[in-house]
Amino acid sequence: MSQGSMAQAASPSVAVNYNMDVVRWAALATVFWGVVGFLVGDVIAWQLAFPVLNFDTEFLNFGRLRPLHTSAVIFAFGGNALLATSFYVVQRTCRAPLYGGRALPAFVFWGYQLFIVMAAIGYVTGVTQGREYAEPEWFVDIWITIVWVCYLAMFVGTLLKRTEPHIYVANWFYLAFIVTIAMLHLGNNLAIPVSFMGTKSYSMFSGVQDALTQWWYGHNAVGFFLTAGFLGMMYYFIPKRAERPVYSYRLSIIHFWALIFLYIWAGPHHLHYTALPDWAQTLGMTFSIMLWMPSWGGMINGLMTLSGAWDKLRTDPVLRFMVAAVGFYGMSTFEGPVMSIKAVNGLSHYTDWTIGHVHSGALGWVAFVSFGAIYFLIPVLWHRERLYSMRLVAHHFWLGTIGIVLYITSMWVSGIMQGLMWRAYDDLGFLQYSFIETVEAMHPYYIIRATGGLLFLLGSLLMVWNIYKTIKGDLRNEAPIGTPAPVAAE
Ligand code: HEM
Ligand code: HEM
Ligand SMILES: [Cu+2]
Repeated sequence: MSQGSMAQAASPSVAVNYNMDVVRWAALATVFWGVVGFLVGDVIAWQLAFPVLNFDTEFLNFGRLRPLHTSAVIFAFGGNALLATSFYVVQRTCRAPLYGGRALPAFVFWGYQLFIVMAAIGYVTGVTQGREYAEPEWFVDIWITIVWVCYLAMFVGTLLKRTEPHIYVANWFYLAFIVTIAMLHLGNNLAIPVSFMGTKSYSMFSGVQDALTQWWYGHNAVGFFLTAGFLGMMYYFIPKRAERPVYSYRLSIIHFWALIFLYIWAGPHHLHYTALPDWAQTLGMTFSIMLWMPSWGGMINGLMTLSGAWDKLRTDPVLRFMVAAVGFYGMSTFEGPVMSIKAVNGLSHYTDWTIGHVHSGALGWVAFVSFGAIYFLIPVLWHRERLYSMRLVAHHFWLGTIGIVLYITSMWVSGIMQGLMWRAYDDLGFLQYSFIETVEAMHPYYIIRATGGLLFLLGSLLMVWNIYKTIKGDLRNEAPIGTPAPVAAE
């Protein structure tokens, strides 16, 4: 057994042969797909500002690159971050190697990458079923179902083999993520292929049932893919990095049950003022508002874990990433309930305000907490004393933060302006603005957003360099962060 492939347990009494290979692959895949996804995101951001960048070819136009972006960041970047951290956390907290020997975890990892590549090729060549966040056609859906069942078996198998009596709360969140995504995927993708050898299929639902199924899926993809799994990350990596126990374990359990129970009912807030029955819209709104509470319970639990360790934020930019992520989580889970109120949604829906909300969650929460976890994991996985450079992490943090701020503030302004212009009437009851005037008004904000995206992308390139050097074994010669400059003795 090579030293590189198996890490030893921290405890000297029990040596567990952890399977860290697959964690390493998934950590690298996270970084790789992250850069791809951010790059495509910034390309489509510039396309919205300068349509000439569509280059008049169907392969590179906004319509095809947009799902490429959303899938690359959610499923490829976010998905691999979830694979890497869940593979790691479940082993360490159960004190057991991954179930399924070497083969099953490797199949889950490579099978998942194949799914990503199949989906991406489909988008660029126009093979899509056109359901947002579930664009791949039926044959890709079947493949990912097989991979996902193996993932579930591997995760539950590891839990069952545990030598630790308790199942740590992070695993609850990961398990909820795996199980619920399976359920959503199966429900949302019920479709009938047009022919056996062809790629095209049609949904088994139609009309408003189809819309409701799609947003039951779409909303809970946010709740269970972009939230629950990443909360698992929060509950493991923040206490680890801060070297403090979770603020309240009891709160984490209330947080868990309240969150999963409430999330599943809130989907209709995506269908306000549609043909969906009014009572269902009101139900979605009510559950969304209630959802504010468990969300903030989780945020408070994450933040308060730093009690007595707040000073670490001054010297540890990795912890800064994690804590800022929890802050953005709190912000987007306040904004979401507000936007779910019908009167507010009447203004915000279809506008850039939604896009700003999405990215405060996506960039601020999902990406930042993943960056924190990856920076934590890389030196551990490659047995390095520390990262190549903490100063580069700090630069990444600030580039990312400024990028997010430019992104979301420009979208608030653009979105609210857009909404107000659409509903402005003149004295005679005519619309005051033509549609093209609203598009022209958004132009400057699109440039600001794309610039913010560029900063975010540049920050992630610093991460690539830092990780490359860390794995290579280099240590940058630099003064530690936060230490006061030496003062000459009087
Ligand atoms: C450099 C970073 C990024 C940039 C510049 C960027 C840019 C964009 C743009 C321009 C759109 C299309 C907006 C529109 O149709 O009006 C978009 C959509 C979207 N992006 Fe990003 N993005 C970035 C990172 C991310 C990340 C990390 C995630 C998720 C983890 C994400 C998730 C999404 C989602 C879910 C949508 C669809 C939103 C909706 O339909 O309401 N993005 N992004
Ligand atoms: C309490 C928590 C949350 C609530 C109640 C909530 C509510 C909402 C509402 C009302 C919309 C607008 C629907 C529309 O007008 O079309 C929306 C859109 C969206 N939210 Fe949230 N949100 C929450 C948290 C989050 C978080 C943390 C993320 C990301 C990690 C997120 C990602 C999204 C996405 C991707 C969309 C756009 C969907 C689309 O139209 O394509 N949300 N959310
Ligand atoms: Cu939603």
